[in-house]
Amino acid sequence: MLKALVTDVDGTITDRRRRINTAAVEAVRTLVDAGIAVVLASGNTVCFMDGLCKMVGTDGTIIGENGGVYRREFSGTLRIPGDKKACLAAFEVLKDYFTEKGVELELYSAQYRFADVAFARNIDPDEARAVIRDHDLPVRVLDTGFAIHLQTPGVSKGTALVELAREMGLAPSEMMAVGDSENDTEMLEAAGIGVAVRNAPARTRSAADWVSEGSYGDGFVEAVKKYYPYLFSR
Ligand SMILES: O=C(O)COP(=O)(O)O
Ligand SMILES: [Mg+2]
Repeated sequence: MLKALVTDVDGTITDRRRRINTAAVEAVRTLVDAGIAVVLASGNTVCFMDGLCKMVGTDGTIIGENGGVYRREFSGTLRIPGDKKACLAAFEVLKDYFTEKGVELELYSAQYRFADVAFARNIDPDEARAVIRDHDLPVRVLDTGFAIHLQTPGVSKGTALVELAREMGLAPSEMMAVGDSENDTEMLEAAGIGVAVRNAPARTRSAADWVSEGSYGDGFVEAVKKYYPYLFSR
């Protein structure tokens, strides 16, 4: 029995331009009204997620910054397993490397982040990975399709899902997770049911138990209807 749904945000309940899919919002509200816990899990910041939870209508349980932070409900304690210092130090190394090549890295919402570092996708993430490897830095590089992130190894949406499940008194096997990108792979593996929307890259799709026919928000709605059919049988 699936008692909770953990969903990625960008690329999963949005379109490719990051505009929210209104049918996905309706599907989330149907779950919430039926007493299914809905967790929004994203690379985004806590403040972004808080606004989104309010407007979508969830209880504020979030995984943010790719698992670098998580919190149960709006009033819960913010847990921060990520290591912002190490991510920022690695970012400085990358910045120097790419500046040397005439490319400026553009940080995203750095002042609102507790754990990871996010920046614009104007570089090849594999080149960034090679620099990180050469300097033996304790971070990993994640390309979400919307931003590049630096994250602490061993910290992911998957590890946060497991921790949150414990706080919520649930087993990860009672959770379904939906995502679209490489930053979702671990949570699709950790959850009882992992779903990838069609637009996900091959590695993420192969981590999933099921892949939707439709892409983006349409794929999300399909998944919710497939796994909670009794809520949508009219
Ligand atoms: O913050 C990003 O880069 C992408 O966010 P997401 O994890 O909600 O897709
Ligand atoms: Mg995404």
